[in-house]
Amino acid sequence: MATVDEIRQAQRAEGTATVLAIGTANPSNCVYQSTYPDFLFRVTNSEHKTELKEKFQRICDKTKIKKRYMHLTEDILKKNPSFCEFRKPTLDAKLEIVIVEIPKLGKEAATKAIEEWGQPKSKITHLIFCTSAGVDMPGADFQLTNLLGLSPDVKRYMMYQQGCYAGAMGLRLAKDLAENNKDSRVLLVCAEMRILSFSGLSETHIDGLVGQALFGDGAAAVIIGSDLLPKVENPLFELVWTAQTILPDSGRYIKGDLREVGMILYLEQDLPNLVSKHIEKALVKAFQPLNISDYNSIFWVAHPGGRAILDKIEAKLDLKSEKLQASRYVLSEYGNMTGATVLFVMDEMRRKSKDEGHGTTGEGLEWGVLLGLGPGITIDTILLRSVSI
Ligand SMILES: CC(=O)CC(=O)SCCNC(=O)CCNC(=O)[C@H](O)C(C)(C)COP(=O)(O)OP(=O)(O)OC[C@H]1O[C@@H](n2cnc3c(N)ncnc32)[C@H](O)[C@@H]1OP(=O)(O)O
Repeated sequence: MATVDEIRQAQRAEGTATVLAIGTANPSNCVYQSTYPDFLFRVTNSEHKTELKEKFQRICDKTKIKKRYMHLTEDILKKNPSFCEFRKPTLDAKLEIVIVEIPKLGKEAATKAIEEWGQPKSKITHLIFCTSAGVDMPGADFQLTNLLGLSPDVKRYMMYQQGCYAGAMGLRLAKDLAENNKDSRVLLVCAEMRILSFSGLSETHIDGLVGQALFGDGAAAVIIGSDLLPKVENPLFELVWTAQTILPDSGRYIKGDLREVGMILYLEQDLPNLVSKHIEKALVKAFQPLNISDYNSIFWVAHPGGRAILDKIEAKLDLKSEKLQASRYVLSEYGNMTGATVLFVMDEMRRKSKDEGHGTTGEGLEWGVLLGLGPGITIDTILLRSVSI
C-alpha cells in the first residue's frame, strides 16, 4: 500500500516551471498620443478648460508614449455620453461592455499562445485569468473556458482587481501550480481595458488625468509547465524563484475605488521615488544566492508603470540605458496595459534577443528579473533564467 508521502510525491513535477509560449492582442482602435489631448478634450466637451488641457498636453508629452490601443471609440462614447462627464453613475454600462469584451480579447491572446505552443488545448489543465476590468459571476475565466473550448475540467483561478502586478502574480501562481502538479500545463491570461476608469475631466482629480495619459488596452497569454516534452515543447524562460512584498507605509500610493461612477484611480506624485527607494531590497533577496550584485549583468523585464518610474529605477541602480529598453519600448508602443504589460515586455525581450542575434532569450545573459508593481504598493519579483536560442 502506498504511503501518503508516496502519493504526494507522485503528484509533484520534477523540473522548474518554464514559460513555453506567449501571445498578445490589442483592440484594433489605435490612438496616437500626439493627437490624444485634442481628442479627449473634444469628446468630453472640455475644450473651454484651456489650462487643464495644457497641463494634460504636458503630461502626455512627458509619458514618452507614442501610441495606445483602446476599445472605447468615439462611436461608443457617443452612444454612452455620460462616460464623457465627470463622475456620473456609469458603472452598469461600463460593466456591460467589459464583461463581454475582456474574455474575447483574452481569447485572441490565448489562441496565439496555444498556436506557438503547438499542443492540443485539451492538455491545458489549469487556467489563471487576471483582469482589473470588471467583476462578474461566473467570471471571465468561465467565459474564456467556453470561448476557447477548453476542457470543462480545467482548474480555474479568477483574479480580479490586482492592478498592474497581476501579470507577475499570475506567473508566480502558475509556477506553484506547474511544479506541484505533475504533467500540468497552465494557461495564464491577463486582459485589461481602461473603460472602468474612463471619465470626463476635472481640475479636482489630476491623478485621474495622469491615468488618462497612461493607460491602454491589451491582453497577454502565457503557457507554463514543468518537465517539458523534449523536442516537442520549446522553453523560453525558467521561473526560478518568486517573491512578493508590500512597501512600507504605501497604501495610498496606488489606489482604485470601484464606485457607481466606475473605477476612481489615485496615483501619488511621489510614487516613482518610493519605488526606487525600495527596489534594491527586492533585488538583493533574489540575486544574493547567485552572488550577483551588479544589476547591469542581468536582463530586465520590468513593468513600465510610467516613464518616471523607469527613470528613477535606472538612476537608483546605476543601470545602463539599454537595460530597460524592452520596458520603454512596450510603454511607448502600447502605454500601460495594467497587468498585461509585463508579459508584453517578456514577449519583447525574447523577440528582441532573437532579432538582435543574441545567444539567449535574455539578450545573451543567463539571469534576469521580472518586476511587477501595483496597488499596495505591491512589488512582485521573479528570478528568470533565459534559455539558448
Ligand atoms: C494601476 C497599477 O496597479 C500599477 C501602475 O502601473 S499605476 C501607474 C503608475 N504610474 C504612475 O503613477 C506615473 C508615474 N509618473 C510618471 O511617469 C511621470 O511623472 C509623468 C509621465 C506622469 C509626468 O512626467 P514628469 O517627468 O514627472 O513631469 P512633471 O513635469 O513633473 O509632471 C507633469 C505634470 O503632471 C503633474 N503630475 C505628475 N504626476 C502626477 C500625479 N501622480 N498626480 C498629479 N499630478 C501629477 C505634475 O505636477 C506636472 O504638472 P505641471 O506641468 O502643471 O507642473
